[in-house]
Amino acid sequence: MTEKALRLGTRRSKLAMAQSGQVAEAVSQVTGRPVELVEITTYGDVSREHLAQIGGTGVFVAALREALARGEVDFAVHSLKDIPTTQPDELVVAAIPVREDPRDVMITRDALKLTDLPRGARIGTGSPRRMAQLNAYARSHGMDFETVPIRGNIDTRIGYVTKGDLDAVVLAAAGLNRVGRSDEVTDFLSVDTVLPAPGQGALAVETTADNAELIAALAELDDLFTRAAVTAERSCSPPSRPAAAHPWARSPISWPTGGLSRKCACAASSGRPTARRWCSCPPPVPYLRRTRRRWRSVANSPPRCSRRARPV
Ligand SMILES: NCc1[nH]cc(CCC(=O)O)c1CC(=O)O
Repeated sequence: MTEKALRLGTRRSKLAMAQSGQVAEAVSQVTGRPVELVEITTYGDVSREHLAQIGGTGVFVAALREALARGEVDFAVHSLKDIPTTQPDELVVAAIPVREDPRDVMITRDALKLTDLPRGARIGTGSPRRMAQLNAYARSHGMDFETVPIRGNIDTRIGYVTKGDLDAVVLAAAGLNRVGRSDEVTDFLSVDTVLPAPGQGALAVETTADNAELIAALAELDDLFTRAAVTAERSCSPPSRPAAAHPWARSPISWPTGGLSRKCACAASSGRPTARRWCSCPPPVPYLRRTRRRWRSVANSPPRCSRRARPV
């Protein structure tokens, strides 16, 4: 007799289905049980409002969490950057699997790079973080382009460029990789130009705190380095707001040789003022000998900024 299937709650978008399908396969392997996808529509999927207005409340995750709490699904897969930084007591992020490419990328007409865009170019993005940093980049490099607020799934956003409505769109490399469209990228944006959102490229596999058996099974999918890195990144976000919804960006790029070194940026969407600073955690040396628990405490420690924020 086959064991009862585990129910995985997922959003319906092509990207969500792709990432949930990948997690479903891995969970099925570690548990030996079939995994069935349960499609759930979230407010973020149906609302046409701008992300800057609605993004602060976890609009992409609330309905999934409600389904978990009601026992309609056994676990859920979220994009980590979409979940608020305060964790409800009754839910546990049991696994953060190995992260995809955290960078933002551009898809432009005529395969142009960001630096080659003509004066007055129109760049589509609904993310306040991307707008702010692109506008700051334009100001400091004497460039002139306009950021245009757009929303929609990957196909819709790329469509703005292929149909000729916009000169460029900015998306996450991770999402494009997951749906197999990374060959359309025309420029991988350096993290010095646009810092990714905290947790970008990582997934969070969440279940209920009382499901000890499933928590233990899901722990096998957890990647220690990804968990430490994203925890450090998220410690910079204002509490309870998902990383994708505000202009803070933070990325722990330089490790594993020293401590965790984090860079963060904050900007108004006009592009000014922008503060960037480097922050560092106490160096966990020799980190490889430290226990999992010790690493978590390092990742959770508040950032110590080595320099005062300075405008760029
Ligand atoms: N807020 C939307 C969102 N949430 C997660 C991703 C994909 C990237 C990821 O998995 O971090 C995207 C789309 C985008 O930023 O282009």
